[in-house]
Formats: sequence, structure tokens, C-alpha cells
Amino acid sequence: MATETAILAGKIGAAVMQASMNKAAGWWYSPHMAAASRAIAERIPLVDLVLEVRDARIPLTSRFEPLKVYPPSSRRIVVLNKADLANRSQLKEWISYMEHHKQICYGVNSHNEKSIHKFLNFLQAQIRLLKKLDYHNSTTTVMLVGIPNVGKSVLVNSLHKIGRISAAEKGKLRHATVSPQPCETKDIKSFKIASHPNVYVLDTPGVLPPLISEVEVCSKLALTGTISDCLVDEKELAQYFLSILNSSEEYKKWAELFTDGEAEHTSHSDLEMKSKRRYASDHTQAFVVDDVRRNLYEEASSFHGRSADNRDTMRLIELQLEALFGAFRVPRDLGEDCCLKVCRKLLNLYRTGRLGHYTLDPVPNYSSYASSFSIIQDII
Ligand SMILES: Nc1nc2c(ncn2[C@@H]2O[C@H](COP(=O)(O)OP(=O)(O)OP(=O)(O)O)[C@@H](O)[C@H]2O)c(=O)[nH]1
Repeated sequence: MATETAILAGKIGAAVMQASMNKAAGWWYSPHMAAASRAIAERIPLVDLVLEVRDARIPLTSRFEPLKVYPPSSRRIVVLNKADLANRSQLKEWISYMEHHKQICYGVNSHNEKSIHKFLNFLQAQIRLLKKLDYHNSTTTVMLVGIPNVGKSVLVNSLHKIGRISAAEKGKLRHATVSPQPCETKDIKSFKIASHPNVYVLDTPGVLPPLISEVEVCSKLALTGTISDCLVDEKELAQYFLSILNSSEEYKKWAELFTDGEAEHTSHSDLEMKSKRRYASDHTQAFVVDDVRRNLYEEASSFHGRSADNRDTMRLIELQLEALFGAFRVPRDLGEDCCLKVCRKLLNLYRTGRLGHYTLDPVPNYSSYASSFSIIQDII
């Protein structure tokens, strides 16, 4: 079911995003990215361990192309970051899939201290295994690599913060640049995450291939924030997200918010009413998020079109976007801008995990043709 859903949403997404992606093709590949790509490639054979950071929502699409030439080994760990935003059961399936194919893989939420603590322990254990007898006498260098915006800098900051605190020798806290915009990391920088023996982690700039031929791949990268919004049409991106939402089970969880108009008559305290008036246009407020969910649920559950028909699906998406003007309290007198405002708010809620948890890459079938060697190599 999850696989069919992802395939259907993918097809619709590809249809919706075609024009936008043609416009964006290759624009992300700056001279700066080319230089970073060369610098990373030179260092890969020199470091002890490579952590390939991928986005847990797109474990396949976010693979780091330059590592394709290296077979799975104990010198490489795939880190599925932003685990808090992915579908939990599909994340588990992805990790099992990688492990089944001898690729060490770990899911992490870099914003969560407990998750980082566990990951740090796991990393130390891997380093001990790698270095064996030499462990206590040698310094280990770990390099984080990945496409833009997968959370490499947040991960290195968190490892540095926790590792530094637990290390016997405490250094000054440093910070790698973090941003919701892709390509903010410009240089390779080193951070100490353990002492006696020393472990250093190199944060590197995000790198994408110069050209990506598949529209579906580009659409997923844009939706998850790897390709900057200014390179794509945000309305198309919002439509793509809605196609994913409508073909998933996530919106059905919001049924309890839709009480056939009863919500209108529920009595609210003065304080609640005041707060609602004061923050009416702040889409991050819980009452606005609930309104958004309620409207999306109402439109999707009362729609009678065929989900396999692109035209029907697009009609539903248009109805949902219409309904969101009210939910987000966006006045319609702003012309073109008001639609853009609605789409931006919707994308922001999706990207912060407030509209459900989605894994956009289906887990390949272990036993089918997908397990043929060349395809496995493409994935891991
Ligand atoms: N929800 C969630 N957000 C995360 C996580 N890790 C990173 N982020 C967010 O993802 C965005 C990108 O994080 P960065 O650490 O700047 O990503 P990067 O890979 O270093 O980006 P580049 O500079 O493009 O290479 C920021 O808005 C982070 O707050 C995570 O585990 N969970």
C-alpha cells in the first residue's frame, strides 16, 4: 500500500512539477559546489570513516552520488537524519533493507539530545571496531558528506556539543552554520567530538550532481528543501505535497478534528479568543494548524473523484488550496501574492512535520528484480 501510494503521488508530482523543474535544471550547481565536490572527493580516501548523511524522508533520492563508486564497507555509515519527519515504520524498513545489503545504517533526529547521545555511543563503538588494537593511541577523523540541507551542520553541532561535554578535556563550543536554506555551508570545518582518544568530525558543504534527469527526483529534492524554493514554482511544489497527502493515510488521522460544523459552536474562553485574534495570521499556532488539517481532511474525505485520474486529483488539490485561504486567514485582495502566501505556509508546515510524516521513497522489494546488483549499488 505504501509503495503504491508513493508511486501514484510520484507520478502526479512529476506531472505537476515538469515545467518548474525544467526551469530549475542545473541552476543549483555553482562553481562553489564544483570546488567543494573536488575537495570532498580528495579527502574521502584519507579519512577513517565517512558518514553519508541522507534525509530519512528520501533515503534513496538523497544518496550522495560521489560515493556510488565505493562498495559498502565498515568505513562508511549511512545516517538517515530528520528521522522525526519520516514515516516511522518505513524508516525501520529502510534501515533493515540497508542492513540486509551489508550497509551500516542509522536513523537519527539531530535536534533530539537523546537521539544524538545514542548515535554518539554507536559511532564510538564503530570507531573502536575499526581501529581495534590501535584505538587508544590514534586520532580518528570522520567526514560528514551529503546533498544540501540534509542536516549535516546540525548533526555536527549536536555531536560536538554532547561529545565535548562528555570529553575529559573540554574545549570551547563552536558552531557550524545552520539554515533552513540549502547550500549555506561554504567550507570544510573540523569539530572535536571526543578526547582520549581524539575524534574529529569534518562538516562539508552539500553537493548535488550538476544535472538530474528525472523530474520526480528533482520534485522530491525541492519538496524536502534540498533545491531552493526560489528555483522552483512554489505553487507547483504545494500541489505536489497535496498529491502526496491525498494518496497517503495521514490525513485520515485528522477525522476527529472534523465534527460537521460543531467546531464553530464550541465555547472558547476569553483568553483563547484573545490569543486567536492576536495570532490569527501566524500559521505556526496550534489553532491555525488544526484549521488547516480540518480543511484538508474535509475536502479529501468528501471528494468523489477517482484517485487514479490526474484531472480528478488536480481538481481536489485546487479545492484544498481554495479552502486554505480561510484556514491561514490570508485575505484575497493581495492578488497573485495571496496564493503564494498560502503555498509557502503550507510548505512550511509540511517541512516542520506538522502535517504528517511521509517517506517519499518506497522501500524496494527485497526479493524482486530490484535486488539485482546494479540497482542495489545505486541505492546504497
Ligand atoms: N526536523 C528536523 N530538522 C532538522 C534535522 N536536522 C537538521 N534539520 C533542519 O534542516 C535544515 C538544514 O540543516 P543544516 O544542518 O543547515 O543542513 P546542511 O546539510 O548542513 O545544509 P548545507 O549547508 O546545504 O550543506 C535546518 O533548518 C535544520 O534545523 C532533524 O533531525 N530534524
